[in-house]
Amino acid sequence: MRIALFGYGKMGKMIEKIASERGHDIVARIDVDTPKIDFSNMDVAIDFSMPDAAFANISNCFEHGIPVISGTTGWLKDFDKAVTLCREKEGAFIYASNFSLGVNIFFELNAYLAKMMKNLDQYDVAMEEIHHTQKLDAPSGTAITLAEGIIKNSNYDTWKLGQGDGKEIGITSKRIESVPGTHTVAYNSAVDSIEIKHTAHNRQGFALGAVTAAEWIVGKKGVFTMKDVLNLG
Ligand SMILES: NC(=O)C1=CN([C@@H]2O[C@H](COP(=O)(O)OP(=O)(O)OC[C@H]3O[C@@H](n4cnc5c(N)ncnc54)[C@H](O)[C@@H]3O)[C@@H](O)[C@H]2O)C=CC1
Ligand SMILES: O=C(O)C1=N[C@H](C(=O)O)C[C@H](O)C1
Repeated sequence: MRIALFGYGKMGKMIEKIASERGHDIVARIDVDTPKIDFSNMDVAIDFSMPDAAFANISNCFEHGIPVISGTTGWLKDFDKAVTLCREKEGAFIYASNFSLGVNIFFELNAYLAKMMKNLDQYDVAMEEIHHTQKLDAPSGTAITLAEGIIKNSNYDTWKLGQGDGKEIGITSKRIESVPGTHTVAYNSAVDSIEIKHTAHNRQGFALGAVTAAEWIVGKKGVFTMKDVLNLG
């Protein structure tokens, strides 16, 4: 498969390594200073760039009929526009706030736990995410997906960065040198706490998930999620 990387930073380089090991060709490494993009020579694009660059990259790919795997976080105000454009152009698109198998299992566990806790008013939920100090967005995309999973399955109706109150889920964001990504969901009562936690040890799981999604999407049309790719739930 001929893969174009949009964003050649920490994730772009890790995806290049994993994709090459799986026999794919990296035909373009597009970064902020790339003058002109040749769309004629790629089967799929994988975007791990920056919040203010992602939507333009994704739209550009749809305009040229290229399927897109989108991992960049912090650009979701434009997500609905991307979906509309994908459908208009009969393209193919997967966005995931987190491509790792472990986090996608964790998303399912989070939804299941939220359902069980729904009517137990003695517990309050709180979330924490920890990432490296270069991260531009807060809370993390993964934390937002976890909060949405709780909202869908509980009486909480919104999330907030910082301390939550009433029906708000509070999300604490911490930035610590070199941490790839740690997410904790805790239900706290006066007598005990229940916590679920996912810890990424490195970026390989994110990259493998993105390459697996790229392999899966080629030849398909539509807007999909990692649940479709991984057959979870
Ligand atoms: N969905 C997932 O599983 C994961 C998502 N991420 C997200 O992926 C994004 C990238 O993460 P990292 O690689 O760690 O960041 P990074 O800062 O190491 O790399 C981003 C790269 O994008 C480049 N860039 C800036 N403007 C661009 C443009 N217009 N077109 C193409 N490239 C451009 C930068 O020059 C840089 O090389 C972040 O939003 C991060 O939150 C990171 C890990 C996993
Ligand atoms: O910026 C990162 O590094 C990561 N970003 C994603 C997020 O915002 O959830 C996924 C992962 O946690 C690493």
